[in-house]
Amino acid sequence: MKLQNKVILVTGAAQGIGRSVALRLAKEGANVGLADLKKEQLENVAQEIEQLGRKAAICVTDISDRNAVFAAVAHTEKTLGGFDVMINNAGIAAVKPLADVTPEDIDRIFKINVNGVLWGIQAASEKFKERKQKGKIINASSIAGHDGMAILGIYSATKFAVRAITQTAAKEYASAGITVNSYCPGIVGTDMWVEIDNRFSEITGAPKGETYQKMIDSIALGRAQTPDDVAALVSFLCSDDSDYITGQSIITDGGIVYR
Ligand SMILES: NC(=O)C1=CN([C@@H]2O[C@H](COP(=O)(O)OP(=O)(O)OC[C@H]3O[C@@H](n4cnc5c(N)ncnc54)[C@H](O)[C@@H]3O)[C@@H](O)[C@H]2O)C=CC1
Ligand SMILES: CC(=O)C(C)=O
Repeated sequence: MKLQNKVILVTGAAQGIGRSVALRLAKEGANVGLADLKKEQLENVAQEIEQLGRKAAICVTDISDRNAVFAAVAHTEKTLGGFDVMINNAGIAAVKPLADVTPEDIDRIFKINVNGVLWGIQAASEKFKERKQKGKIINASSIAGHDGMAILGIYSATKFAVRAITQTAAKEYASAGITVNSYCPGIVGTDMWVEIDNRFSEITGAPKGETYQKMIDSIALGRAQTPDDVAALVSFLCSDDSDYITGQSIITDGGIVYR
């Protein structure tokens, strides 16, 4: 198993992409720290991991709180006996035309999608250095971090920011043996897209489901992306096979954005 006994912390692990990533990593042999706001759902994911014969550490964490993210890293290391990979997956959407965006909207989403990722990078890199070992940091960006998306403007801005921080962190931490990369999914059928589709309906008057379906129809491979599709890329980025890759924001979208 390619991740045998690695200790990996995943944020936003209670559902959606984060849950699929956590389960995939456990199937590959990793013990997994699970951070999220949703305690009960984290407990369910932890149970699924234990049924796979691996260990889990639950961290009820708000990633916008820097101290809480450092505490999640410390709890994962203490409970699981090591620390090898940090996955800064948690994020939220914001669906509004630019003309309507308020200072409060910007504060809310940047605190989670950008600050939360930076706190994860700081906490993990400090831990790797303290343990005198190499490490990997993997961040959630998006195709919206490569192409600005209409009515998702400030969300797109946060995902461009994740790419910028990924490149900078890769340069700053390479000499410590730490690689930093991002994954950039396309249209994944999670609760996030249910929310986006509902908000598009309210804003544009489109029937419910239409915005999502139009996005799916634009995918070259002809189907919606599943959380497991994303987990496959993240699993590769966690493995030794990705050791020579750093500073990259890799698109997995079935053919929407081409770079
Ligand atoms: N669903 C999609 O189509 C795409 C998603 N992404 C990104 O992938 C990541 C995961 O997205 P999904 O699984 O689709 O979303 P989701 O909404 O299904 O799950 C997000 C998880 O993050 C948690 N979370 C939110 N705020 C948090 C906070 N302050 N502290 C701790 N946990 C928090 C939520 O409780 C939830 O469990 C996000 O960063 C998202 O922007 C990127 C491209 C496409
Ligand atoms: C939610 C998201 O990132 C996209 C591209 O749909």
